[in-house]
Amino acid sequence: MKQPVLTMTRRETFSASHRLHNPTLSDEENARIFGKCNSPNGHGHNYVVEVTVKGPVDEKTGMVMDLVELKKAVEEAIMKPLDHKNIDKDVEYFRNGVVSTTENVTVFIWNQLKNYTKELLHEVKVFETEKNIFSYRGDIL
Ligand SMILES: Nc1nc2c(c(=O)[nH]1)N=C([C@H](O)[C@H](O)COP(=O)(O)OP(=O)(O)OP(=O)(O)O)CN2
Ligand SMILES: [Zn+2]
Repeated sequence: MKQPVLTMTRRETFSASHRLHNPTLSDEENARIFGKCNSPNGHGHNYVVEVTVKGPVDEKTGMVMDLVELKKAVEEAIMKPLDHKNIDKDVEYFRNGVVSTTENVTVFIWNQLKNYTKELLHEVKVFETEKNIFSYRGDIL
């Protein structure tokens, strides 16, 4: 039987520091490309993340996904690795030369969450600041 399909979103906030720097480029090139965001000692953000899952409402539970499960997934996939961390130094994915732009942070979060939410994961939206917003739905070109 056909079921209504809904989205469900959980919002969380984490604080982290970072520096935009590509180790394969010279210091001059880094300074030219990233400007003030290449400042040697880095800077921080209070990131806001919105995680959206999408799926049919299960007839038995009345849920798209149990919010308690989504909360656990957000804790494991986002908060533990990123909250109060230096993204470039504390997170292996970024230690290996991935530049810690919010684009790449958003993809990192998507990849992490995929392990918990599987095909229900619909969108990850990251607010780096109130003005700078990034979203990802798993598209690859
Ligand atoms: N495409 C991207 N560009 C930039 C990113 C990024 O993640 N992706 N990040 C930065 C810096 O890290 C920084 O976070 C942005 O700083 P800033 O321009 O100061 O941010 P605001 O929009 O809040 O500043 P306002 O001056 O209030 O507009 C740079 N570029
Ligand atoms: Zn920044």
